[in-house]
Amino acid sequence: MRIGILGAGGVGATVAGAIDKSGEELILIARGETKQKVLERGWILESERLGNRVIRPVLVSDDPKEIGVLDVLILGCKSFAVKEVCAQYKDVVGEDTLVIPLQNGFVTAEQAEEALHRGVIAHGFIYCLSQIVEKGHVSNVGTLLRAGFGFPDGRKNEKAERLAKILNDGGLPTEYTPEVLRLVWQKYMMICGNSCTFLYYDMTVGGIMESKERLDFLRGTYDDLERLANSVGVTLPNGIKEKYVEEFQEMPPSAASSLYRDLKGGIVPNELEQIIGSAVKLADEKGLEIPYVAAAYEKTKERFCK
Ligand SMILES: NC(=O)C1=CN([C@@H]2O[C@H](COP(=O)(O)OP(=O)(O)OC[C@H]3O[C@@H](n4cnc5c(N)ncnc54)[C@H](OP(=O)(O)O)[C@@H]3O)[C@@H](O)[C@H]2O)C=CC1
Ligand SMILES: CC(C)(CO)C(=O)C(=O)O
Repeated sequence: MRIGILGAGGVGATVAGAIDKSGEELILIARGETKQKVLERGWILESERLGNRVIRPVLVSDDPKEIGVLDVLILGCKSFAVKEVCAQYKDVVGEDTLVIPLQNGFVTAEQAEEALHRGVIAHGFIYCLSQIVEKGHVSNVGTLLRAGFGFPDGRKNEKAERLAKILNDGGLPTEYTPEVLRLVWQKYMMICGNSCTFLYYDMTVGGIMESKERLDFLRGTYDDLERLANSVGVTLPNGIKEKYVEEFQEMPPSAASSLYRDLKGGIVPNELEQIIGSAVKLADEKGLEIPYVAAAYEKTKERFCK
């Protein structure tokens, strides 16, 4: 299959590390300095789980004409870029191209659908800890590594089945599942709830754990987000909130989410709107109160976005 990955960053390189072993035709959509670096010395991935490797895509390009129509397009850019990249690379998506967004949050599949108007758009997610060391060079650390994608209507798609097998065989445990929306929302509840709590108190895990009130705030964000998931017809598993509170407390004291780190570091653009703003907007549309998430959103804008 002609598999395109858009974005040579943390997620893109991690997925590429698993595809690399398959011998499938891997195409990297990258631009500017990143494109240049990968062309010169390959796409470098250091990974405990996937191995250290220099990936050599058959093509590295930012020209839709040169890329041509792909069988699969994996979106590995940040969520704020999804609309723009889909418009930019529309022509690499044909009627049957399988498009898989892997961003955090619940908004990007819909955004890809709106921007592309074609292709077969799945919902997707990934758990990993990966970051750019320098352009074209990514480090993936730890053992957290799993992904999933699928269609909530449970339709069969041959390319999706093949891709899941390729990724599994390549060392990235991947589910192709009709339960994908539940899994996307489950991850979203954790990442959004944790981010809201770090941002509201301007503290990492250690500080939050010092006080019952702060841990109760975390629980409050999970309650908000579970009700929001319910409002779009998604039911989260029993006991998931307490499991996430326990996992939160097992993290190292200095740990936080990438959104908190980005806002703290003054990085613009960042994923605040896609990760927290999107919940506030959806709650508004549904006439739902999500007081903890809304308070965190307001405080974050006041504290970090002035
Ligand atoms: N990193 C992680 O471990 C995890 C991240 N996520 C989520 O996955 C998403 C991606 O995050 P992450 O991989 O960290 O992001 P990175 O910033 O590491 O990578 C994004 C990549 O997209 C590229 N890109 C953006 N726009 C374009 C374009 N128009 N053409 C070509 N390339 C483009 C960037 O290239 P350039 O350098 O040229 O800007 C960059 O290489 C986010 O939603 C994040 O929340 C989810 C789970 C884990
Ligand atoms: C949950 C985690 C750390 C890993 O997937 C993540 O998605 C992030 O920080 O962006």
